[in-house]
Amino acid sequence: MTKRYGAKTVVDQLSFTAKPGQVTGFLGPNGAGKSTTMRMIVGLDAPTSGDVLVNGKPYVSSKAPLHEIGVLLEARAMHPGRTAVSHLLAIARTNGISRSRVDEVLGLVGLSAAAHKRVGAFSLGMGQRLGIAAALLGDPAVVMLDEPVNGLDPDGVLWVRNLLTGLAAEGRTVMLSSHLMSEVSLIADHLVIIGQGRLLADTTVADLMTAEGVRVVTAAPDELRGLIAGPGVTVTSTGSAEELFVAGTTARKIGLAAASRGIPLFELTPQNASLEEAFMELTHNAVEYEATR
Ligand SMILES: Nc1ncnc2c1ncn2[C@@H]1O[C@H](COP(=O)(O)OP(=O)(O)OP(=O)(O)O)[C@@H](O)[C@H]1O
Repeated sequence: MTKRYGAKTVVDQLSFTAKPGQVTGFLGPNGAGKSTTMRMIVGLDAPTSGDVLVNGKPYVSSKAPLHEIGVLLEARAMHPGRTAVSHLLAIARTNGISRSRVDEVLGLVGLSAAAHKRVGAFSLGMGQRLGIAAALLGDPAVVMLDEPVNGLDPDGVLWVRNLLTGLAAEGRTVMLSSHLMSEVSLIADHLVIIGQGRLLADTTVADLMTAEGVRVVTAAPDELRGLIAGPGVTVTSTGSAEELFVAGTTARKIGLAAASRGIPLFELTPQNASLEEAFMELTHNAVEYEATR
């Protein structure tokens, strides 16, 4: 899909699939176009070009939309004077959902005791839980949440994680957005990373964390270099006499090669980029608002 507002392209030929049975983390810096994409998924915004399908159909053609996809877009979009129960009942009635299901989802999100409290008095975390309860009302096959862990404490993040991985394990398609890699990597398997509306990576947490290289300190750098060099393996001297930086192979293979010739190794250290670093590396050209130092 592409979405333009006037001259500005907010979503730029973005294409990806969130699959059943897994949690897809939708990541990007502030202003990357995540909310716009999510709004287009449920037909609240129309793409300038391209289209989006939910369970194989355009969402707006759905006859029972809350059963197709449950969404949390604006966590605080609730009437502050209503109780949690009346908020959920109002939504349930639009889709013929029973009162008993309202009680059920309140239990699912841990809000049974606060069911008759006014929403205006809810904490941030309670508001998020109520928003998630609304998303689950129709027992949907797809659950899509915009920044569900925003402002939650570590307990809340853990709760969202268990809930979402549980929903995915039941075979549902789960998608959540965040601008924080650290949060999403705890919850999602599949990562879709965007910057300035463009797809930067469609990957997994494991792949994003693959080793960048191995730092080796050895008594015989030249001999070791000759031994491990080969197609796809690059060996660089770091400037320190005994140190090499090796990319394209594993610490295990380097260790075995050195042992086979009796070459002493003093250090053998895989250097992983942290997820946060990998994310910043991917998105640093795509940050919309940058403070000048
Ligand atoms: N109705 C609109 N009219 C004009 N520009 C808009 C409109 N809605 C969003 N934008 C712009 O589109 C860009 C993407 O916004 P969007 O809210 O989708 O980003 P986001 O990735 O969800 O960001 P955040 O993490 O800050 O919520 C921003 O530059 C925003 O100003």
